[in-house]
Amino acid sequence: MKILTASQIKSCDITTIEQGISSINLMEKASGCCGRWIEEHFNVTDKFLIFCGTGNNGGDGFAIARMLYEKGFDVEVYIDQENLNFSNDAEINFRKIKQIGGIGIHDFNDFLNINREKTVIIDALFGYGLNRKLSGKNKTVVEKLNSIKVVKVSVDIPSGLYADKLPDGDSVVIKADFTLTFQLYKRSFFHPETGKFCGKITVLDIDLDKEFIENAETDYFVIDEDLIKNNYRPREDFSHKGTFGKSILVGGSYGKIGAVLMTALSALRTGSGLTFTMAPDCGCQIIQSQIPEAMFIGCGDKYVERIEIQEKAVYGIGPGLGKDKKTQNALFGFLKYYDEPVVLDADALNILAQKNWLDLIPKNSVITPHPLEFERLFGKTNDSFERIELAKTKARELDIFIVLKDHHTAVITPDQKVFYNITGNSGMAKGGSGDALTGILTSLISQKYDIENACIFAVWLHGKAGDFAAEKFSKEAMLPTDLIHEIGEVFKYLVS
Ligand SMILES: NC(=O)C1=CN([C@@H]2O[C@H](COP(=O)(O)OP(=O)(O)OC[C@H]3O[C@@H](n4cnc5c(N)ncnc54)[C@H](OP(=O)(O)O)[C@@H]3O)[C@@H](O)[C@H]2O)[C@@H](O)CC1
Ligand SMILES: Nc1ncnc2c1ncn2[C@@H]1O[C@H](COP(=O)(O)OP(=O)(O)O)[C@@H](O)[C@H]1O
Ligand SMILES: [K+]
Repeated sequence: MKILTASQIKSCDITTIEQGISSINLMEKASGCCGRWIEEHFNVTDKFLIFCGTGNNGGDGFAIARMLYEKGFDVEVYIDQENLNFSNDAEINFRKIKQIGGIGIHDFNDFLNINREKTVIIDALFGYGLNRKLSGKNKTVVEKLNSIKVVKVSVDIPSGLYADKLPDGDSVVIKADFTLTFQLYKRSFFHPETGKFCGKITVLDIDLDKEFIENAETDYFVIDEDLIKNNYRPREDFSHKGTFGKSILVGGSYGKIGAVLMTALSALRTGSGLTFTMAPDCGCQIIQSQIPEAMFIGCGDKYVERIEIQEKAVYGIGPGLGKDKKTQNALFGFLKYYDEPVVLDADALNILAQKNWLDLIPKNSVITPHPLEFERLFGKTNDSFERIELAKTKARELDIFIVLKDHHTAVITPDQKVFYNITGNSGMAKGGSGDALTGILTSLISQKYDIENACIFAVWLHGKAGDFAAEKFSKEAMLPTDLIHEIGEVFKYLVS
């Protein structure tokens, strides 16, 4: 799914209206989608306090108030009574609720702390039209709402947040539990500094002009299930192990053999035809007894001391590798003579950063840094938006794919596209999860997924398996190995 800027979304709204639906009916449709979602998720005994701004986001709020009231919900509306300068459609919907009479209309200042349980706040103060930070009564009311512990549902965007950039310095933003956003995800939902305000996000299809969206230019995309289902290639019947490639997972060192073991297991669980671990001899017994399907190539005593080049294989290098001098030389020796795409992770990246060997990375390779590894490779950035920009520049300069790991991992391509992943959870914030991703990536590339699709599919699959593991064991208790064992359930889900 594409991600558009606030101004593109505005143009999309305008184009949709030009295609035949009136703006007030579009608002009715958008609000109706919110109203139905609220009905499905809350009880008729809950009390709804709806905070409305003067723009169309406020208009949505008034319409939602009317719809909920008509369904028998207890609804109160809060506005800034000193600023009744409504947009046309907000004005129409404001008049409608005044006519109804049964809905209390109050000033922000009249809003006192709520002691009553089962109160739900609907935040319809500002949407994508926000153009400066909140101040005055808007700021005060948001601060007050944030200080009380009741469920908050934001309409379109948590008020105070821009759709596509960081808020200014000390901005106040509503901290939502749920965000009901229209038609498309907004970019700010995926960055740590801004995404934390959104809670659980639901995208509501309000039938905005599909042709406009198809033709809109953007570098930013969400990895959704449609993209994955297009991308996934079911296993062919007339095939043999050679059909599904050869993956060589290089890593492990004394005390970190488990890392490369998990990488190899992930490669096997994602369908690699032939899987090898290339690890120090001290790991041989452990690996061979834990995963008999993986072949073992010894390449040192306690550390990787050489990386042998084999033909027709895809290499995933880094998990548990360590940074021993001999390992550094082994990596240098390998990269100097190898020019096929490789997957580089963990200490392979740390060595490249420390030695300034970035130019050795073969074209079309994939690197999988977490934010700290990224910083070691490419330097400091002020925020995560800047980090993505730097990643775009580096992916182009080095002609590589960067899988920038985070809560919403981003795949950045050499032609500057950015794909945000929406699977995965904090149960994966445990040593070993990244090793699994390296194995998945290597396996998919060895099965001849093109590199962009391999990256997209790998991060989605990895996160989805993490979600399944969290469902089964809880975020706290799930282990990276549980994630790996859930990969099969993800493939079953894909074909169901
Ligand atoms: N037909 C459609 O288009 C549809 C739109 N839809 C809905 O409309 C929303 C977008 O509506 P919108 O463009 O009216 O902007 P919105 O976010 O409500 O308000 C911003 C207004 O407030 C002002 N303002 C800005 N910043 C401010 C600040 N810090 N403090 C104080 N004031 C501030 C600014 O005016 P200004 O003061 O700059 O003149 C601006 O006009 C969208 O998110 C969705 O919910 C849906 O119904 C589907 C159909
Ligand atoms: N809070 C989180 N939400 C979603 N995914 C997460 C979270 N924390 C970690 N992950 C995922 O887990 C993996 C961790 O990788 P990494 O930091 O390299 O771990 P390790 O070094 O143990 O292999 C990444 O794919 C990352 O996206
Ligand atoms: K809002």
